[in-house]
Amino acid sequence: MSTTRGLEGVVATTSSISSIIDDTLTYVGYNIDDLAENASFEEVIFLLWHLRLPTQSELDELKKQLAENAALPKEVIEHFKMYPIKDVHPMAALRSAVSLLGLYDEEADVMDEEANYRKAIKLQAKMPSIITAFARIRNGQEPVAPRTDLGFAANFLYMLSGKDPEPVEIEAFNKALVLHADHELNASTFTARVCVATLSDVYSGVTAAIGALKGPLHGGANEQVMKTLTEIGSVENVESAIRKKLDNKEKIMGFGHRVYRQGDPRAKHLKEMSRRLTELRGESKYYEMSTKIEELVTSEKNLPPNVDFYSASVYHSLEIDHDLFTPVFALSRVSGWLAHILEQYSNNRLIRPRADYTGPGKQSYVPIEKRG
Ligand SMILES: CC(=O)SCCNC(=O)CCNC(=O)[C@H](O)C(C)(C)COP(=O)(O)OP(=O)(O)OC[C@H]1O[C@@H](n2cnc3c(N)ncnc32)[C@H](O)[C@@H]1OP(=O)(O)O
Ligand SMILES: O=C([O-])CC(=O)C(=O)O
Repeated sequence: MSTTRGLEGVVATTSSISSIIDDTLTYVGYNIDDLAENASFEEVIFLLWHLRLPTQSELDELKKQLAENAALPKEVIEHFKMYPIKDVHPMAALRSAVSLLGLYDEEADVMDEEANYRKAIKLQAKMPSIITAFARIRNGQEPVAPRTDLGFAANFLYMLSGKDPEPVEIEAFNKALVLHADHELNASTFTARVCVATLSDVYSGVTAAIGALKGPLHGGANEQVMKTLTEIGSVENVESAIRKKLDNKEKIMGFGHRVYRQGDPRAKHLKEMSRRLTELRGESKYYEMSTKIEELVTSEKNLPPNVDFYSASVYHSLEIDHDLFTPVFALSRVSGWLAHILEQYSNNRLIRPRADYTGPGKQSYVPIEKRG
């Protein structure tokens, strides 16, 4: 049997949702650059789930359904107050809350197409409520209810801070959500598909995907980028700190990609957003540090930044707590996970690859008292 480490280059399924061809990312054939400039996140959700853009009335209906389903069962809010460990990571809280939600949905295990679509709406709608309720409760604040007059991006920022977000913040956050929504067969999406291909339920698939996104080689990298920036602390320190990391063969978080070779097409949008937002805040240090790190890592290692690199300074400028960066990624990517889960159910076959055994040859059982 031949193996490929980390399944590199292995084509594991067909999919009509998104594609990466020659370093170009498209959702259902629409170039990501086009969507980033023009689409609302709600339009992208519809696109991923229906494989076409919505009409105005379809978009209005989706927004209405998301608004109607945003409230959390009170038990989910209460459970955020009961964690035994003080500094629970928000990704662990999100993973647990999504799993818990399944216990409060009577049709969690109903497997027909319409019930699964209803679960997709419920999960997408509740993600902002989960993340913001957790974030506020741990700060000793009450959760803020969503407003029906705000779209998805604006509502999240409003529910997090309790303040009306500025138009420039809404525009940037909407764009970040659009850019993170789907990405072919990345590790968390593959995890979701493997899970539901056993005909397990939607809540299990999304819970599993959150677990996979949490790791620093995947979605968890955006929080690590911010850690790198705060540890380095100033533009003057960048060169020596990054050279030291490279000499020590440490990975520089937010660089490199399994699929892209010339660069991640999402990074340029986030870079520009980072420039604008940090300038607007009068705090361009993190943008300047980031561009300097990019220059160094690109010239020394020929590794371009990925989606996680500039999203760190963007989210920092939006005054989002650093450990909420990966939950914010999940807030967007859940739309892609749900699209892939629905696609998997529609043409399902168990996903079960093989392993090339490299352990010892034939052995005979030795009773425990004779083992040395
Ligand atoms: C949303 C996302 O998930 S985007 C990715 C987010 N993750 C990160 O930013 C973490 C940092 N990046 C990485 O760890 C990797 O580039 C990955 C995981 C994204 C892709 O990894 P792979 O395709 O498996 O490449 P792999 O880890 O095998 O690296 C290949 C070579 O490039 C080097 N390399 C890859 N990424 C980096 C990096 N960020 N910094 C320094 N060196 C790197 C490796 O050390 C390795 O070098 P070697 O051949 O001399 O040993
Ligand atoms: O595709 C990947 O391997 C990781 C990635 O960029 C994403 O999930 O957005």
